[in-house]
Order: sequence, then structure tokens, then C-alpha cells
Amino acid sequence: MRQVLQHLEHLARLTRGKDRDSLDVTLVEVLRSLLDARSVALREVLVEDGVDRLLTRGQLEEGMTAPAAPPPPDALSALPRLDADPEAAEALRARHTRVHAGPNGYRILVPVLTESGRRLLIDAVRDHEPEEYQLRVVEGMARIFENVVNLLDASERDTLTGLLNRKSFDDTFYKVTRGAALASEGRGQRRADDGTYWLAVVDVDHFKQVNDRYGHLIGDEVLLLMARLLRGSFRHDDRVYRFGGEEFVALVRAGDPAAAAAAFERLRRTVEAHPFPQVGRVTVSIGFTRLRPHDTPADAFERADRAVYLAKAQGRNTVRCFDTDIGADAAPAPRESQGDVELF
Ligand SMILES: Nc1nc2c(ncn2[C@@H]2O[C@H](COP(=O)(O)OP(=O)(O)OP(=O)(O)O)[C@@H](O)[C@H]2O)c(=O)[nH]1
Repeated sequence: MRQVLQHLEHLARLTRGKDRDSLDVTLVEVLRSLLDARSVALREVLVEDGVDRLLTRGQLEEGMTAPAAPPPPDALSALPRLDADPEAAEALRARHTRVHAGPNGYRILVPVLTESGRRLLIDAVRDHEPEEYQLRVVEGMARIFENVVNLLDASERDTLTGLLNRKSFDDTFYKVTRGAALASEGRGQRRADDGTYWLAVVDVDHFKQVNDRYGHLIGDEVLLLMARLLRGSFRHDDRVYRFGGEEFVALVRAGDPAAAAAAFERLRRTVEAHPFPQVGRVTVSIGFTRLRPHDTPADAFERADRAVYLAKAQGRNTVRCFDTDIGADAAPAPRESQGDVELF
């Protein structure tokens, strides 16, 4: 009976989390307690240039009281390769729990594969061989965790492109600007690029003509491919959103205006060079702005949107920065076409 109550308590904790970070941490804590494990980690497979790498999303090692995730590296290439860990690779490939006995104890690997295609892996080590019953409970917890992740994904993602939707934008925005505020006051974590973030609005040029000439289905296909190009253009911890329509938003970390401009210019060129099936050449206009320590999502969006408007007025298929091309002190002037999509 005590055990059942304990499991129920774990279940309640696991399904309480409303954001990903706390959910990952709770899973690690729950599994450590369930397995009486020496260490528990939750890892995720990220892919760069066709190479699978393992990012640790949360871990509890011996002597630690609270789970922690090492800060994500700037480049995915700094992460360990999945093929350097054959046991982990095999468990993911088999989509099945694996237990390996080794000199350091018993390693328990439980894959978690989400509907959106994410590949996660529970990686626990304990001194004694786990009982069958314990493994079944851990697998049950993993399935519940997977369901919660699927629900979170569904509520945070745009159904057409799979990109993040408007709902998750504000949270991330405030996390990022809070970090920038702390850094500007000399507190908080400093990184090589000083935690400077940029908000870009990426707007497909003459998209109405694509729909009119080729139909909405082909238009949707263009948006899907555009989403893929956007995702592939930025670093793994940058965020790409579609709030609706043919307008995308990117939240990108870069050290200075030149580095940010280079990233957005690279995206512009990638889109221009991409052969879109049936349609051929499609271009985008991009406007971006630096996030300020006490910004609101609406203010930052409006600045980036004004830079897009400038890019459109100056011939499209171009990148403009609000801060350097329009001026940081310019008075706000709502864009005429903003009525298309109701934002903020
Ligand atoms: N296929 C498809 N079309 C969409 C979607 N959302 C919005 N649109 C269309 O996107 C078009 C946007 O057109 P406009 O805002 O007039 O701008 P534009 O033709 O892209 O021209 P510029 O932005 O001035 O370069 C409209 O025709 C919308 O109907 C969608 O989810 N799928």
C-alpha cells in the first residue's frame, strides 16, 4: 500500500509540470527515488550535419541534492556523439529498455520517442540489478512523461509547420530579456556573446501570388519548406516561431549587429537559392532588432516589423535592422499591414 501511494505521488508530480524544464527535472528526481539509483540522466538526441549527438537535459549524480543540466554548448559539435555510446545508440534503435551489467553497476536505458520526432533517453545507473517490477514501473513513468511531452508539444506548436507557436513566445521572451537585464546590471551568467538576443520577423515576399497562381496546397508546402530552412539556419538553442500566416519570427543569440545581420543574411540567401517544387524561386524580407533589457514582446515585435516594412519598401529579398537602419530613437509607427494578423 505504501508503495502504491508513493507511485501515485510520483505520478501527480510528473503530471503537474507545465513547462519542459521542470518536467525534465521532475522525471529525473522521480526515477532516482524509484530506482534508488546512483545517477539518473535524461538525454536528448540532437542532429547536426547528419551526426546524432547527446544533449543532457537533466541529471542527478551521487551527492547532488537537485538535478542540474550542464549549460548547452554554443555549437552542437561540442556534444558527445551518439555512436560513441553504443549501448545508448542500441536502446534508441531498438526502441526498447535495455539493462547492461558493467564494472560500475547496472545501467538502465529507457528510450522515450515523442510524436513530434524527438528522441529522448533515460539513462540510470544503480548498484544492484533492477527487479522486473521496478523496470515496469520505470517504463510506465516514461510513458506518462512521453504523454505529457506530447501534450506540451501539441499546445506549443503550429500544426502546419511544427514550429513553435505564439503561445510559447512570451515565456521565452521574458526569460531571455530577464537574462539580458541581469547581464547589463553585471549580474547573472555571462557567455561569450554576452547573452544578446535579436528578434527577427521573416516575411515571405509576394506570397499572395504563390497562392493565387499555384493554389493554397502548394502555398502550404512552401510554408513547410520555409519552416525547415529556418530551423536549419539557426543554432539549436535559437527559437523559430510561426504565429500564423506567411510571417515567421526568430529569437536568435548573437554578439553584435554584424553577427546577427550575418545570420539573417545567410537565411535570406538560403531561401533565395532553394528550389521550391513547382514554384521555383521564393524570397523573404527580414527585419530584426536587438532585444533590450526591459522590452515587451509587443515593442520588440513592432521594431522588427518596421524593419521588415523598410525591407519591403526597398525592393524585398533583403535584410534590414531597426537599430541601425531606422534608428533606436525613432518613434513607434504602426505598420499599415499589421491588421493582417492579430498579435500581442
Ligand atoms: N497557403 C497559405 N496561405 C496563407 C496562410 N496564411 C496566410 N496566407 C496567405 O498569405 C498571403 C499574404 O499576403 P499579403 O500579406 O498580402 O502579402 P504578400 O503577398 O506576401 O506580399 P508582401 O508581403 O507585400 O511581399 C495572403 O494571401 C494569405 O491568404 C496559410 O496558412 N497557408
